[in-house]
Amino acid sequence: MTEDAYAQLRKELADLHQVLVEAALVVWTAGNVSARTGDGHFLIKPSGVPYDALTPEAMVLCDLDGRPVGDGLKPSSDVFAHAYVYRHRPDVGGVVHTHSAYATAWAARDEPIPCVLTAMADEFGGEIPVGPFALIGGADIGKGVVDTLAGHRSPAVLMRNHGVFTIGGAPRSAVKAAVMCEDVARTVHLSRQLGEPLPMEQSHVDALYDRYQNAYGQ
Ligand SMILES: O=C(CO)[C@@H](O)[C@@H](O)COP(=O)(O)O
Repeated sequence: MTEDAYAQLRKELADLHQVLVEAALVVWTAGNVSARTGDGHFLIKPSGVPYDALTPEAMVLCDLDGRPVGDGLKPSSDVFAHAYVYRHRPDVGGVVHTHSAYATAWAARDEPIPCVLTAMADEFGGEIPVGPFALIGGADIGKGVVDTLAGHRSPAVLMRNHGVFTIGGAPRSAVKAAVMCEDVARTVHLSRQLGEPLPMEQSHVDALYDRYQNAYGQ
């Protein structure tokens, strides 16, 4: 990648962290976004740095084993999880992790979010599944993300007792999935306060997913 392309990606990554803040998906320093560079590396947020100090230059360049390249800040604690996803999902260009409140509440209960809304069918194509618990700091979280999402159309997974991981072809798509995940986690939770939400027919879920993925928008 050219220096200009790197500079642009660093800026995009810094800006996407601000989107997480604006959407109230993260607090303090918890949560991170990474972006595949296209030349066998990825950029990721540095560990424990407050969001208002996340400049483009602060983003840490790592190889696909999660090892930082060159000098700089220490990468996110989730660097090996992100690296695992990039190694095993060549289609993924961006990964996001948050502890967004409603979705993480479902994760704490080890309960998938059932597909009971058109917005869920559109973006997730079915339920949002739960992945296994894994300690922070290793690749096990990444393996849990990859293994769980293999059986789903969803770009989001609720990691048990932890929080949300989302993937996308580009970092912005992964951020979008994180925003949508929290939105539907909240709505389905609210619906359950009123009674049991009604399931949707599989053929309707399929039709909605197809329309949104292939025909929606400009
Ligand atoms: O999930 C957790 C901790 O529970 C971490 O991902 C989170 O605090 C973010 O840490 P980093 O600042 O990215 O190292």
